[in-house]
Amino acid sequence: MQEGKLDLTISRLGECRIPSPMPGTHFVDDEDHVLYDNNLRKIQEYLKASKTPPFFEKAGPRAKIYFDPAKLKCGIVTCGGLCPGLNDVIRAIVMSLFHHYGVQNIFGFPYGYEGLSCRHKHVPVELTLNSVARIHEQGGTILGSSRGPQDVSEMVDTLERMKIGILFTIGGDGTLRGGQAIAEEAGKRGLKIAVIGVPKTIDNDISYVQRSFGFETAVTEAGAAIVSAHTEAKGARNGIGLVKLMGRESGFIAAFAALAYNDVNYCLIPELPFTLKGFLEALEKRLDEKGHAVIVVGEGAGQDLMQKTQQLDASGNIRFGDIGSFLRDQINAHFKGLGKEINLKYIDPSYIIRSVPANAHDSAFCLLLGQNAVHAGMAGRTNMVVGDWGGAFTHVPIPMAVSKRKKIDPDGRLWNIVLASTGQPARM
Ligand SMILES: Nc1ncnc2c1ncn2[C@@H]1O[C@H](COP(=O)(O)OP(=O)(O)O)[C@@H](O)[C@H]1O
Ligand SMILES: O=P(O)(O)OC[C@H]1O[C@](O)(COP(=O)(O)O)[C@@H](O)[C@@H]1O
Repeated sequence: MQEGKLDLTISRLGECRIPSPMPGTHFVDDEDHVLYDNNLRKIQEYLKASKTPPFFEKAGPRAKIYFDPAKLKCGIVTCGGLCPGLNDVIRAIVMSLFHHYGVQNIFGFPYGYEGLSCRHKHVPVELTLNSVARIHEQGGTILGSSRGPQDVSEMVDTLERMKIGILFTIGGDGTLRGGQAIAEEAGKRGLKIAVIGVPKTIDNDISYVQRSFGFETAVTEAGAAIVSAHTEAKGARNGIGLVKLMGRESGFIAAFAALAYNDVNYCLIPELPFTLKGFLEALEKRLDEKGHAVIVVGEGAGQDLMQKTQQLDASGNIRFGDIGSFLRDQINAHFKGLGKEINLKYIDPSYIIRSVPANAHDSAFCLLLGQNAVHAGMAGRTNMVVGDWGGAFTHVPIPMAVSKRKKIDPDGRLWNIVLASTGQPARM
């Protein structure tokens, strides 16, 4: 996307046709846009230079649709790590395709992109109003998920063979990259296949998407571990509660959990390196003053302090060293060396925070994400993910969403609020 130019870079599959409008549907005007850089000074700079500030296209139903609902076949796939709300999104897509557009042929591909590859011999499942009616009550995904690369050409062969018109890919940055590869291969073959992403990740690390579904539920679930760590820390002389939370390269879960559950004194995130010496000194000081401490550490934090594992998971993501048990051992050894008795309790809620069903707010969010994904696909958009930006749902081109990982800015407002509310020193 070129800055300063109203260029949505969302390829349209072809000419739209006018559908019979559905009762009660509010159509979005194609000229309705959402600014993606809403910094007032920057906007003024654009306007002074007689340039248009960069926009996202607003999501929502269009007055013209591209696909004929009577002939359309759709596919849904869920990939990567589990995340609260996956079933809500599947349900929302099926319900919206049927109720808003009358689409009846909807298939779920089992176990992520494996389900699209002929070599795994997974059989696509037909998704009906009945089969999805109550799935939002369960965590996980009824379709199953997987990591690991699949041959893009083989995946497109399957879509072509099954005559799928819209593929909904529910996943994180890896899934979006896969979706982009599928959209590009389909485009090269001249196939009319739309690929629409729905942003799933508890890490909340997708660029140009303010909030991914499942993140809020994961933060809420992390609360039980923090409350328990605090209780344990307060219940012992020189008590320390140490909680490790998921968050591979972005510390949003740790930071928001620290803000939501006010008992955290140290929040360690991947974005902000710290020294063991600085951290242990700060901890020592806190124990002297208060007699207890609660530490939350994001799984990707402090990796430079440990030996690199060199291991990758099936999708090529680095397997991190276990910062939780590393810190536990270092803290115990440090205070033992000082001859000071401490009482450290280490809690790793691990998969518990992501395998639960979505909370009410995430559930409602999933419903709207799913519906907007359907509207985008029906209108013929492709190679895009539904975003959430400035209080509006948007269309974000996948290349833009995966251009960089969204991280906490250590000099930004969020991190400064975390520092202020935990009392943690800015640098350790
Ligand atoms: N460039 C790519 N082309 C094709 N498939 C990809 C690409 N990048 C990732 N994938 C696939 O997307 C799936 C999900 O990716 P992963 O990183 O595990 O999860 P997430 O989508 O949650 O980030 C995996 O099967 C992975 O192999
Ligand atoms: O054990 P797994 O399935 O590889 O998952 C671990 C990772 O999954 C996450 O929950 C996020 O996964 P995604 O990137 O797939 O959304 C990370 O926080 C964590 O590092």
